[in-house]
Amino acid sequence: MPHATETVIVVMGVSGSGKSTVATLLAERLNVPFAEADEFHPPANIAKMRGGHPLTDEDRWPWLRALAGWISERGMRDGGVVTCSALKREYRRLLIDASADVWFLHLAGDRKLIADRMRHRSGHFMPPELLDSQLADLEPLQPGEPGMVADLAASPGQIVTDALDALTARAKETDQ
Ligand SMILES: Nc1ncnc2c1ncn2[C@@H]1O[C@H](COP(=O)(O)OP(=O)(O)OP(=O)(O)O)[C@@H](O)[C@H]1O
Ligand SMILES: O=C(O)[C@H](O)[C@@H](O)[C@H](O)[C@H](O)CO
Repeated sequence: MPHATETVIVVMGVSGSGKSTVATLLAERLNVPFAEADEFHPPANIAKMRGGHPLTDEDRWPWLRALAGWISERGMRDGGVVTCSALKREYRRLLIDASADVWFLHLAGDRKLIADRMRHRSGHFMPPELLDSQLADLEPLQPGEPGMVADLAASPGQIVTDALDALTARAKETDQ
């Protein structure tokens, strides 16, 4: 009988912070399913961002609810890893409420490094010009929220190792 206690990890941060890169590796290491938040956006949201316009709360709520559905489903199975900008605390609240054990990995760091990475990647719809609007909306993960903050300047392998260490330490704490 499935029970809603499996950990679902949300790799969060602004556009270009490395969510897809880190989350893919983390899901591989944990051998759990992976989902990409951009695949949950309605086409109108993607078109809006591609056109250089930031999303509003109203644009984001239906997308966040769709992601919450995935989190809920995975929590009842064997967990999972999902990317999501999850920029605001109220967005994260919705995702936390989707399942019993939701844990955030916030990729945070230097604006210039993120901008450089966005400029040098190819084939992505998100214009680097939207980075400042993402940073303006960002409410960083707070100590009272479940998860950890990682410096996005580190290698993806190092970030994943640190996240796995934190998850192991946390599992030991809850076992005691
Ligand atoms: N830790 C890292 N070290 C070096 N390069 C990285 C790292 N993480 C990501 N990158 C590179 O930076 C770029 C942005 O990464 P990625 O696409 O994973 O970010 P993202 O947060 O998923 O972006 P978006 O939300 O816009 O889809 C990519 O070209 C990726 O290869
Ligand atoms: O909340 C948002 O504004 C969006 O989800 C963006 O963060 C993008 O979709 C993504 O980062 C680009 O890939």
